Parts: sequence; C-alpha cells; structure tokens
Amino acid sequence: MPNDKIKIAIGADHAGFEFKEMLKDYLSDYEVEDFGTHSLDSVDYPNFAHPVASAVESGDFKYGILLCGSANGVAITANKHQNIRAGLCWENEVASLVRKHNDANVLCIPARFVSDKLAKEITTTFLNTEFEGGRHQNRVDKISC
Ligand SMILES: O=C(CO)[C@H](O)[C@H](O)[C@H](O)COP(=O)(O)O
Repeated sequence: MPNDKIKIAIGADHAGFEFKEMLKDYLSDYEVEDFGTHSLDSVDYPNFAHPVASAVESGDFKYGILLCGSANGVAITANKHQNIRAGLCWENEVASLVRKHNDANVLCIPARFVSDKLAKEITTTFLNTEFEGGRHQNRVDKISC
C-alpha cells in the first residue's frame, strides 16, 4: 500500500528539543523525519536548521518545522536557502497568515515563548492552511533576489 502521508522534516537546538519530541508524537498522521538535536546538550542551531531547510528545498519534504529559543536563529538560517520561506510563528493567526499570504514552507516556533499547547495549535494551523495565491503569489514571486 502506498504511503501518502505528508512528509515533514523537523529540527531544533537544545532550547527546542523538548518541544520537538512532543511535536513528533503529536504529528502521528504525518511522516516526520527528525534531523536532531537529540538531547538537551547545548548545540548550535544552524547545524539543524540548514539540513531541515535543504530537505524541504530538495522537494523530498513538503514542510519543515524548526524550533529554537526565540526561533530567530533557525528562521534566519533557513531563509538563507533560495526556495525556503521560513516564518516565525508565535500565535495561531500568524501561523495562518504565513501560509495564506506568504506560502511559507518552514514553520519556526519560539520554544521559550509559547506553551506546549500553543505550539501544537500553531503547528496544526500551519499544516492545515492553504496559500491563497492571487496578489500574494505576485509578492512571493518577488522575494528571490
Ligand atoms: O538562536 C537563538 C536566538 O536567535 C535561539 O533562541 C537559541 O535557542 C538561543 O540563542 C540559545 O541560547 P542559549 O543561551 O545558548 O541556551
């Protein structure tokens, strides 16, 4: 039987490690590949943000999820990749808008600034919201330089 689950690449630094583990359990309806980190030991977020961004950029994964303390480090890193649109989401409405308006393909969650309940809600919203296209497609097309 073909596996038609949506593929998600997930990664975090030490600050996002526990939320990453929680989200992996939460996302049982998806095929989730964990790009690390695998403990609470202090690590450097680019070591995980680059591989997740590359995995999405290659087309092997539909979405990426990245977590660090503020989510700025992982978002800045992921957005260095040409075809990545990584959005920092700290509440549900922002997660909805980053899909509807920006066609984001990487969700960045600030683990030190949201509850685990909100992190789950943000993730659900992101994964279930479609890009609206239209005027937003024109703008997304102008992002690359
Ligand atoms: O890089 C970040 C901010 O842009 C992330 O929030 C990191 O998780 C944070 O910098 C880690 O800080 P720590 O003091 O080394 O735990």
